[in-house]
Amino acid sequence: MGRYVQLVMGPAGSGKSTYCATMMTHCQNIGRSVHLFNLDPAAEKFEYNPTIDIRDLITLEDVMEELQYGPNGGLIYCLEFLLNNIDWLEDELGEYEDDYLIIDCPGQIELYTHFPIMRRICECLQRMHFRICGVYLLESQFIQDNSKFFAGVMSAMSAMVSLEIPHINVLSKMDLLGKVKQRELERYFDPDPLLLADEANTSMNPKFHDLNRAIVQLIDDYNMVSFLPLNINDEDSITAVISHVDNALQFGEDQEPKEPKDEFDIEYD
Ligand SMILES: Nc1nc2c(ncn2[C@@H]2O[C@H](COP(=O)(O)OP(=O)(O)OP(=O)(O)O)[C@@H](O)[C@H]2O)c(=O)[nH]1
Repeated sequence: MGRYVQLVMGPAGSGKSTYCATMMTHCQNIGRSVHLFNLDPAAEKFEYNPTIDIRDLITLEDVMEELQYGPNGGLIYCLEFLLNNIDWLEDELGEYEDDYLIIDCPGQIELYTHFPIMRRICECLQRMHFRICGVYLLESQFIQDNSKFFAGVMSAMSAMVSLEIPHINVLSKMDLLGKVKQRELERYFDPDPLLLADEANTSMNPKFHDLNRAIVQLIDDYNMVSFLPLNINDEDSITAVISHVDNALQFGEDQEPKEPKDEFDIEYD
């Protein structure tokens, strides 16, 4: 066995905590030793009590009150504080051998996109021999029109590129769509890039047509369009997501996890 982490990311309100609770229930039902790790210093309440909780180290409320920070600066401060006190995390994680952690992350996209904070947290976990899979949630409403879809995919892609860990995209809140709407959305699960660009262009000013084609090309080149639909009321869709995550984590395979790459050890063509 080994040490496994699902890092659950996504914009605010995308359903991360609900996803984590769904995964906890599912994993417990199939007999896995699973723990919730709350990485959001502003979190309020959970369906499952987190076993590891950043709020035991620092809370956003205290930082805002004592240092007069706003919510965004305060959040960055809290996560940097965690990185500067990583021995606290090492102590907390030391006990979890042969376990499966589900990390509920904050929803501020800048943590994954233009600050290296989440990347550094991943590097710390990798040094502690955890295998990590990023699970990026996007609400089903995001793919009701092409421009929203592009924005969502680009945010997922940005997290993928900045973290460099195995990455899975999940389309959450599928239960909110009626059956007809769900069928309509199926074309987004593995879409034809040319069709996607053409559709986007029919409703947009010609000034943006080349840009749309370039975005679709980029999405296609990085094979980032695939989303796994998740309906929390449908056991099959939950099983499908967990089996993708297991594959990405090589769950249960008896082999040493790869050492993390050195920060500057990236080869460019
Ligand atoms: N119908 C439905 N509602 C959902 C689902 N997932 C989440 N919600 C609702 O969406 C809202 C936000 O869900 P959360 O799970 O708190 O989302 P989050 O991404 O953790 O939110 P932040 O921590 O604020 O970033 C809540 O009102 C949930 O009840 C889902 O699969 N179906």
